[in-house]
Amino acid sequence: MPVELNRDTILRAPKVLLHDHLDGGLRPQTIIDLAAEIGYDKLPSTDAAELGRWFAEAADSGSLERYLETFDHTVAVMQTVGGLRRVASECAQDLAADGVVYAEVRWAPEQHVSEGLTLPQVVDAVLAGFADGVAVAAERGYTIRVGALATAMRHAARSREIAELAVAYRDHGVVGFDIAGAEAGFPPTRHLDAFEYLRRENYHFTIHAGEAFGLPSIWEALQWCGADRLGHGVRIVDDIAVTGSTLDEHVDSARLGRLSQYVRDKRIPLELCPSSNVQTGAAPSIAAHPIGLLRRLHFRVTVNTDNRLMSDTSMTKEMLLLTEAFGYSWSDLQWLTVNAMKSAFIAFDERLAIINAQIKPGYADLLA
Ligand SMILES: O=c1[nH]cnc2c1ncn2[C@H]1C[C@H](O)[C@@H](CO)O1
Ligand SMILES: [Zn+2]
Repeated sequence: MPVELNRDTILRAPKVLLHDHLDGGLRPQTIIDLAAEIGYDKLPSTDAAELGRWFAEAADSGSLERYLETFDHTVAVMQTVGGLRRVASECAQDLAADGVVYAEVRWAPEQHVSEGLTLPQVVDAVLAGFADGVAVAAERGYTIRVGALATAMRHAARSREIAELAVAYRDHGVVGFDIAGAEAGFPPTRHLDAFEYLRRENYHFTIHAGEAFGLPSIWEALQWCGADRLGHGVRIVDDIAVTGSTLDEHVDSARLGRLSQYVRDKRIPLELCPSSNVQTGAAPSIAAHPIGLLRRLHFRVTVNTDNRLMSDTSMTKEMLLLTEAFGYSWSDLQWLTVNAMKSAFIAFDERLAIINAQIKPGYADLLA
């Protein structure tokens, strides 16, 4: 008999997270502590529970632009070596306690230099924090590996510099590159120079595309820029024609356009973030989230948190929501987890080792 699926048992299952923002996952109390240390007085509350609620409510706006405004506060308190290090350490600890065995955590180094840090100081502080958090988690009995993704902001003009920074740290824990920020009006091809450089370096990158803007953004990310994965990519459903009203009817009637066919054929990983998509209006609800259809059509779907603070979520919660909405079983959750691990930016043999040593045995216990 398989173990019953509930919050406690999902918490124990090994999980893989490819899309999580460091500046979107701070503990509310840490924001308050760091703000006091540096004299930042613009927080909407200095009570941790109230501040946590404020972030979730403010982010629940139906617009990506307004969702992103909440990051002003988290970025403001992440401007010192100590602050960055603490946030990164707690991130690794929190993910480990959530049952995550492998995580790629991203942040934009260029947003953390306003109080005088240099880009290498920012990266060193974050990597030291991850190492510290992994060690603390190990003392508590959790095994987690954390890789960093360096993000460049799409509205800014530092992507080539950040791409070079990421490559310079490739043997020190930065496993890939990303671009993020408001999507409409800032197409990925603005940063073609960075992506061409990364391809020449045999480096890995993902691009936030197909979240607030649709198919043209996904097409550019893949066919002009050469992204390995899509950050969100949820709007790929705009290229799938369906009839009927139930999920079964949609699956049976689905007709893929050329771009969605390409994404499926090439096994392009989709870093789907259900709760975040509902908050920004990219999906109407969890039950109506395109992940239901995309999973049934065998796209390479992965499940992610995006911003644990703003979305008041965790990997356990995202998986629980999906089991409730779509009746997912342990084998569905294992499939999603293995998909994510296969899509990671670390070396193939290292991905396989985590699948064989941690993911498969973990799910075997739950399925037994
Ligand atoms: O879902 C998102 N879409 C686009 N940009 C995002 C999303 N979540 C966070 N960001 C931005 C805000 C952060 O400051 C930045 C780097 O992590 O990335
Ligand atoms: Zn994101």
